Amino acid sequence: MDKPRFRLRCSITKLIFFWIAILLTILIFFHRTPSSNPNRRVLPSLPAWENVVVQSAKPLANSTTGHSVLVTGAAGFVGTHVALALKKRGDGVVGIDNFNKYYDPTLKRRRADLLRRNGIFVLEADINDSEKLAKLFRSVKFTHVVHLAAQAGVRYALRNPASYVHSNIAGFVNLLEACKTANPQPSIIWASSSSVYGLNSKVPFSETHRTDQPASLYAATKKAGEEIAHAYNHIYGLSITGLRFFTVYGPWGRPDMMYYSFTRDMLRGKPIVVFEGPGHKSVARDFTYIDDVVKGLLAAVDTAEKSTGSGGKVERPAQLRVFNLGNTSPVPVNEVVGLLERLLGVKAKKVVVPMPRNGDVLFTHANVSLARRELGYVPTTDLKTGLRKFVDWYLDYYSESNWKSAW
Ligand SMILES: O=C(O)[C@H]1O[C@H](OP(=O)(O)OP(=O)(O)OC[C@H]2O[C@@H](n3ccc(=O)[nH]c3=O)[C@H](O)[C@@H]2O)[C@H](O)[C@@H](O)[C@@H]1O
Repeated sequence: MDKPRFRLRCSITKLIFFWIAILLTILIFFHRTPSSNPNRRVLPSLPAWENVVVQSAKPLANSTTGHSVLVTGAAGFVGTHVALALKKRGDGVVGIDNFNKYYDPTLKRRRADLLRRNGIFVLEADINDSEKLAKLFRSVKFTHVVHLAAQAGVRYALRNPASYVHSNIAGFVNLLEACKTANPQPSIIWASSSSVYGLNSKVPFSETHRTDQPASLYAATKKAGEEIAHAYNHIYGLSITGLRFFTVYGPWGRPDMMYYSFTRDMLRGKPIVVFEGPGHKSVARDFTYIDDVVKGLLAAVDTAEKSTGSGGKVERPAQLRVFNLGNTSPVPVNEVVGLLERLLGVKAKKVVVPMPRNGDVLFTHANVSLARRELGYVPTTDLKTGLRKFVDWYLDYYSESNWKSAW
């Protein structure tokens, strides 16, 4: 072979190697760069995010339980109170909330601020986001999940039925999927509702009564949740406790609920619409003060047994419970209006109309003997005391400087 031809072949080979090397470097670079990783795009500073979550989930030195709890719907009314109570006693707490616009998001942001000031991190995410849930469960071995994220409200289901299916059914299943694969599996305590009793007319409502006649889509999704809980408990050994809340009220409450919207409208001199049953019978609710509900919920956390399916093998049947958390004394809506008139010092402009067929039921009344026996649950706040606390909070929250954020 002559020299020039040999040299030419050498340089072509070198050139090919050179370009392959450059191509490989480019490929490796793009493969490892953060923007090409979809997970990183969701959470740009993953290590920082993980650190905050891990810190927030750590039980404090004074913790008597050593629990590490994930609270879904943490910026919600009940979620905020529960997260604070858990943190106060030393449990590690991480919150998750999607901050949706069902009612004034400013109120949710302010609740989250309160949590942040108390060392509780709230991740802004939807419980339908499997990727974020998986990351959360990879970062922390939660001992408990308190699941309160839901589409609440009975009458709103007429306007936005899909939101109930999205949060209360799809979201719940998604969360249970994450819990079932977590290792160790957490114990789950979640919010069902007094509305599952639907058209049941036996009083007071007991956990043994029928719950197959829901009067609203909301109630139907909560009842579906109880059945879904049964299946996940049965198949995957998840320890699950459902709590049927009875019209919970109090400071930092929900603006869509009657006691809250009546307070707002009465103070603004606007009329309020009071529903009444057939024969001019007043509609009644077993209004339950938030602090009582929180005590019952914490007792449910503390008595929850461990799940039994960690690692994919169910060793023995896991605990499955349902409790009423009510106040045991129904109060007619008319009486609530009277109490508010006295507390606010204004006369209500009542417009009384027959209760529309909107998903409401005529009355609720809880029998709490099971919760008393198993959880030591004893409600102690009467409606007058509880409403006074709510009104004090309301007037303070919407004081002069805060009026801009009232809706
Ligand atoms: O117990 C429960 O599980 C449910 O309690 C409440 O539902 P509800 O009892 O209907 O509470 P409100 O919406 O505050 O209504 C309370 C009472 O006021 C009445 N009301 C409501 C609105 C109105 O404009 N006028 C009126 O008379 C309703 O008919 C009802 O009897 C919550 O909104 C639900 O999310 C929860 O699940």
